[in-house]
Amino acid sequence: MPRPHLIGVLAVQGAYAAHQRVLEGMGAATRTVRQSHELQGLDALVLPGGESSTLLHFLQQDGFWPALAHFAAHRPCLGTCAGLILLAQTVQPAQPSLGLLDVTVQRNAYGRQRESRIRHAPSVLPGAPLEMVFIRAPRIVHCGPAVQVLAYSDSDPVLVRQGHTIGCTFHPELSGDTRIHQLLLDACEPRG
Ligand SMILES: NC(=O)CC[C@H](N)C(=O)O
Repeated sequence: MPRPHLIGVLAVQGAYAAHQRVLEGMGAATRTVRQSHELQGLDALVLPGGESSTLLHFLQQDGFWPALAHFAAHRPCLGTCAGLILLAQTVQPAQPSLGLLDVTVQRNAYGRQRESRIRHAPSVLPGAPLEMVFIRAPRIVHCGPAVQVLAYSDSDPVLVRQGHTIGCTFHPELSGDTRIHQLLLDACEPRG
């Protein structure tokens, strides 16, 4: 029996417990990550939603940021909402980011009326349209050529991948749909 994948969930702030529940329900093992040494031995990492400026404030202390940049360059990562903002190449308004997804994201781009809502949209993933929970979501306003768009909502990209780095502007941990987390598990090296 291969060992289950061990997936870290950045547990500084925001929606991390729901990610753990989804991943454990899929047979993966999880570990909350609050310090850089907790990245060691993980197969992949989830950067959850929350408030990216608050996350950044924490991550820029105690050498965490370079450790995270090193991890994310070598292992699969899934960034959801604020986590996507952390993975992006460019953020509007400007703030530091890891630059692993060649996208430009605009924070809180949908304004008050469309701030938080559930939408359904087709994707390239097999099965029914994705149920997508948007909470003060960023908008992907530009994608570089290396970025694969896996789903659009209206005409905006909402699920993207570049190599082993996956990002979405919505909260997949809050719908019953495990296909986004499955993309992360599929990107992991097989365990012996
Ligand atoms: N649900 C979320 O993660 C919201 C993201 C948040 N509005 C930000 O800009 O960081």
